[in-house]
Amino acid sequence: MLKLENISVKYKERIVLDNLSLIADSGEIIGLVAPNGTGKTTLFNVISNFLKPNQGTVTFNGKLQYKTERKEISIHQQLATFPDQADLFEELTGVDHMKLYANMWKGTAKDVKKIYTQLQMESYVKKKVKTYSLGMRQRLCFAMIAAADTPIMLMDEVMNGLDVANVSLISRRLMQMKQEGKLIFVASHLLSNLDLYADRVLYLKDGDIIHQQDTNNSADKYLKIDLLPEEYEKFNSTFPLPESHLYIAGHLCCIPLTNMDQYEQNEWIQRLTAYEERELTIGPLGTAEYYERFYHDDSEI
Ligand SMILES: Nc1ncnc2c1ncn2[C@@H]1O[C@H](COP(=O)(O)OP(=O)(O)OP(=O)(O)O)[C@@H](O)[C@H]1O
Repeated sequence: MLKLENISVKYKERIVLDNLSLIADSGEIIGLVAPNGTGKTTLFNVISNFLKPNQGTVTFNGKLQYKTERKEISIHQQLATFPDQADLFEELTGVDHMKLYANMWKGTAKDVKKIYTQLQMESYVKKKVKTYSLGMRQRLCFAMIAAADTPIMLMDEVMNGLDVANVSLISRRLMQMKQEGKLIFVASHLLSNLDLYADRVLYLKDGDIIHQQDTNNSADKYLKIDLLPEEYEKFNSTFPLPESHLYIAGHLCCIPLTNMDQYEQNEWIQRLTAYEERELTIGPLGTAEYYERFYHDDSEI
């Protein structure tokens, strides 16, 4: 559905995207993770053609590219970006905003009521935006893109400023939209939440995707425990850890279990039970753990 090939973007001498390629399909939620200023928004701007890359192509549905104005219009009918709170009109109501998006993309506003009811916005959606709190504005932004109902959606910080109940409400709706066959990109700093609804999480660094985490079928299994640096050194000198182990962000020791037999796995578990008070867990690395692994020593964080 969407293919990015060898995308490079340079602002003066600063290379922000460097030969980045990616294929994404409908019915997928793709998380995009990186510290501030890495290039998430730049990547969204390239996908939506708000920014022309210095190199590379963006192709939709196997053939459609931003080559002519007509083709751009045709792509933009299929693609909506998450509105910015600053672009809301204070004197219009939430319903007005939703209708605007619905009419612009979908050509009808018949589902607007269903959407705001599902997002539990009935108590305020007919009031002017100037009376809304930050969380209400954010929910409206989500309701607007839901009303646009495009096959591709680019969402930057969709959960910003939402409380736990609303994060969960919007997560559920995102999963429903995915089941309807949409391709949804979510750039987010809310990492644990991404684990729940994203199918893939892409980690962006030095202009490229340095890792793709498959949250549905992770074959990796680690034995994980928190160890202070001096504890880790001591443990490693007593029981030399496998070369492929990870010691993440100066606290998390992860021993890969995938290629070990049961006997060997039990041995490592036994050795670590010496740290009585510590929680010992077994499983794949989560989004927050990958984040620490890739960006902990980054001066940009
Ligand atoms: N118009 C521009 N001119 C010059 N540099 C820019 C421009 N837009 C972005 N940049 C730079 O490109 C880099 C990537 O910015 P971008 O906004 O894509 O990052 P981001 O990952 O979305 O960050 P955040 O998490 O803060 O939203 C930053 O160093 C930024 O300063």
